[in-house]
Amino acid sequence: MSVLKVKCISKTYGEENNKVKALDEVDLNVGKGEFVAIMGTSGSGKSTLLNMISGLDSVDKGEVLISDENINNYNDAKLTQLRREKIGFVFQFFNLIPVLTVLENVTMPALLTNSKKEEVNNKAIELLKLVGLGSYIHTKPSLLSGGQQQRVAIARALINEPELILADEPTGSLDSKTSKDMMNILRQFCEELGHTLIVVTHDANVAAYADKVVFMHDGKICDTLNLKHSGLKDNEVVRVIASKIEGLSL
Ligand SMILES: Nc1ncnc2c1ncn2[C@@H]1O[C@H](COP(=O)(O)OP(=O)(O)OP(=O)(O)O)[C@@H](O)[C@H]1O
Repeated sequence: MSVLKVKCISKTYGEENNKVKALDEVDLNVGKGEFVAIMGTSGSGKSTLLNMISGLDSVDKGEVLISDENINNYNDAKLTQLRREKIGFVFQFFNLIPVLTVLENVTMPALLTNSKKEEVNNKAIELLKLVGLGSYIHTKPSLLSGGQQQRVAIARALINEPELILADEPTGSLDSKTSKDMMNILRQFCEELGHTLIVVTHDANVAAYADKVVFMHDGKICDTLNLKHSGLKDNEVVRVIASKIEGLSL
């Protein structure tokens, strides 16, 4: 079953002489439990694609379907509901609310849609235990390391059991060891709990955790690398991805 279908979407910004074609007839299918990494040169359209998928911006042409529902014609209220209930977001700089505790940060998106505070609290505690932060629930984010803060953000992204998790450079502000921990957690959520994940990254080591890597250039998907059952060893995967990116930058 497809969680996400992007059908021939295009997006142009600017007017007259200043037009930029950010997306040019992009197609993408992501199945349930699949982990897709999006890579590409700077300005190739990766963030624009994520914005179209989450309905933060509208397409000029084409369709975005989430669980077979076309979101193109959603009004603002329906788009807010879509982002709240069906999509979990993980950002480069965590975007946690500093005055709230770890537990309050994680429960917040759920309390906007579910008034059963005890039920939500229990679920958040369970998720925080899963990401290894069971003993930090009453701590404020500023007292945590970057990696710990990103774990909180992952738990927050999962609290509403979204159909799709979108992560824009989730390891961009973490060191390489913490990045590995983070990607192992996300990979585990995909494999064991069937979550569907799309990660935008510049890092071949991060993309290597995905089932499929799509490469963007000039607003188009110009290449796709299927890593599932590829038979490549871990170090070879990183090398192949890095050489494809190098090829795009030439
Ligand atoms: N709101 C906007 N207004 C005008 N131009 C935009 C807007 N958003 C994106 N663009 C342009 O569209 C193109 C694609 O941008 P986008 O941010 O999607 O690229 P990216 O691949 O995410 O880049 P990076 O890796 O540097 O973040 C760029 O040329 C960018 O300048």
